[in-house]
Amino acid sequence: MSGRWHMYVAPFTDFSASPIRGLGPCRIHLSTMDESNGGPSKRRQDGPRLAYLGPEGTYGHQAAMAFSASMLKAARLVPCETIYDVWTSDAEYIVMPLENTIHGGVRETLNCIASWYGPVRPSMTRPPGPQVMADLDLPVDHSLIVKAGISLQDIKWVKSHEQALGQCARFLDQHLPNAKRIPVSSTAGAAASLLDSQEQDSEITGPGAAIGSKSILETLPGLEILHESIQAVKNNFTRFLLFTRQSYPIRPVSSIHTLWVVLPDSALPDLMASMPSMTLKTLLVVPMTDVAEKSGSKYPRLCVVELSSDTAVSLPTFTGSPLVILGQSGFGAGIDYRQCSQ
Ligand SMILES: O=C(O)C(=O)C[C@]1(C(=O)O)C=C[C@@H](O)C=C1
Repeated sequence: MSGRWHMYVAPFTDFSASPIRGLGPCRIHLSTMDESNGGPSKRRQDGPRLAYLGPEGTYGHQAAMAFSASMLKAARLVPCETIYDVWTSDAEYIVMPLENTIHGGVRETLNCIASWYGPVRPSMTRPPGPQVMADLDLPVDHSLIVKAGISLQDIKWVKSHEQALGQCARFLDQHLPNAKRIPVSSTAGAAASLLDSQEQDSEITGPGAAIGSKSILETLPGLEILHESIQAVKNNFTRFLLFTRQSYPIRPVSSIHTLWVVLPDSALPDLMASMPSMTLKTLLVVPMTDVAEKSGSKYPRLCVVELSSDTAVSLPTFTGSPLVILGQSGFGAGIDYRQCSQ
């Protein structure tokens, strides 16, 4: 498959180790699967590792290829079985789905961020966690996939990632109201299981279907598409974040234009008041289950927030605040993550 995806590059400011200076933030367009730029296959050997939700054919795989194609040294892609495995993998880069046009925040990703950065871990003892470096809006177009020969009337169950089942709920309500919806760890894993004759799940009887990208068929012959574009709206995107756990020194920058933070919802008004010229671009809310009893609040929440501004803004000092900086990008000298792949 090919496609041009819009990607926002958030270079970190690092004055000591920077191989490039003065790049500043930029918007780039990627022709992600384009072999003419060296392509993933030619450049795969010795790059840094980039973990994603596998197997091949997931949307996470598409996002990983897009990020990798934009790096000077293409990454070695490491498929993981679940989103939790991606988060805890020791790869230098990890790709996590954050939110979707139709179904909203990706629960597993938000839980990973909340459990790492939430107040349960005292900030003094917290080892450096993954830091946001870039994000990507990936077009997500789902198909109903079956084993060759199966028709709509035959389908007794539908498997996919929880997000894909949610994004296609309208279609399922209308065309397969009696089919059991089975959430599994990935779309491509769901499709692969259609061919697995060893499938021993007692809940599953009779023929079923999977929901995922039609590009899955490239690696899984024996499957076919029954319906295309079955998500509730045609223009459907999932936003992926590229994190690094390589500890590039992240220095406070004097002027930022984008700031990713994690903080309890009670601290949000103060943050907004301290940065009046920044716009709230992303706000995702996660219940803080682990602190529910201690906090005294019926609804303790953690927010994942992206603030941005078209002009340079000074970063206020947040001494003693419960805020954790998840990523930041600034103007002026900085390193572009594409150059960071040593
Ligand atoms: O299962 C996949 O293909 C994934 O990459 C995961 C995921 C998600 O977690 O949201 C990614 C994009 C789509 O929204 C559906 C599923």
